[in-house]
Amino acid sequence: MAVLEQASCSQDSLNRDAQAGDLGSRSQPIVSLSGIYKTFRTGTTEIQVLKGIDLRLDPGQLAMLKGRSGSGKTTLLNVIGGLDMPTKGNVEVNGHHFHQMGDKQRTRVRKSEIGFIFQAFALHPLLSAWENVELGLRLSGVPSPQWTDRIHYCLEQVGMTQRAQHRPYELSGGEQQRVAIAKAIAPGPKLLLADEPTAELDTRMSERIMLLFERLRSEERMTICMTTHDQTMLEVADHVYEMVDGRLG
Ligand SMILES: Nc1ncnc2c1ncn2[C@@H]1O[C@H](COP(=O)(O)OP(=O)(O)OP(=O)(O)O)[C@@H](O)[C@H]1O
Repeated sequence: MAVLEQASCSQDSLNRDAQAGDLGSRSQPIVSLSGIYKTFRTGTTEIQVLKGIDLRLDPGQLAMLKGRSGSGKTTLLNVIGGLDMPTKGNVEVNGHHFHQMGDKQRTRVRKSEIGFIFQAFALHPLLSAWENVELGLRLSGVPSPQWTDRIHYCLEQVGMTQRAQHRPYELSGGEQQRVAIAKAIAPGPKLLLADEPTAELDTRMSERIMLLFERLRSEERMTICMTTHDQTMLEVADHVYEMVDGRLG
């Protein structure tokens, strides 16, 4: 009960109603990909990783990507998040046409509307767990009066309240991953992209994180797209996509 009350308070504090105006109507997809191709060139070698991907993700959807190692799952997440541009095709995220935007504009959208749980977005080594989550809020433009409640809530959700003052080097790999999850979800992004978010966690903690993702999509209508190799994780998805030979099955 207390957690639920805290959840709705934190949610209110993000002033979702005010944000809703920017986010378009409910029927608008959060992610819309059409005809996505991605080719990497290294010297004279060319590797075609994505071969005509179409994908639509709606508000509050929990989608999982599976597929063998090297099949292109991370490449697809990078394209959805505007970190990498497709060789061909259209990418639309929350009404923003990434293929028509410059780097700076895409970065602005990433900071305010997309949460990343990626290795490359690791924690700042000199900041405590608390400060790292705070940094995520600051970069996303969440007003500072809302920070304390939201940091408390997110660290509690990942079971890291007791370690809030610890820096990354004082934490285990799994604990760092949990702080990274708290940091990514704290600003209440419209879209959360996660590359193997439970890879470092034991079964009990993985289940807790999946329950959290469930709550984020039902209570905050966050759209979540994640990769995983874990069969038990796949069971909580409402859509599982398999990457096979550069296409989604
Ligand atoms: N920047 C790059 N330059 C050249 N090749 C790349 C680049 N990024 C990815 N690749 C290649 O694209 C293919 C797909 O890689 P990707 O990381 O998307 O696979 P994945 O499905 O996420 O794999 P894993 O499950 O092992 O993480 C691989 O063959 C990889 O070597």
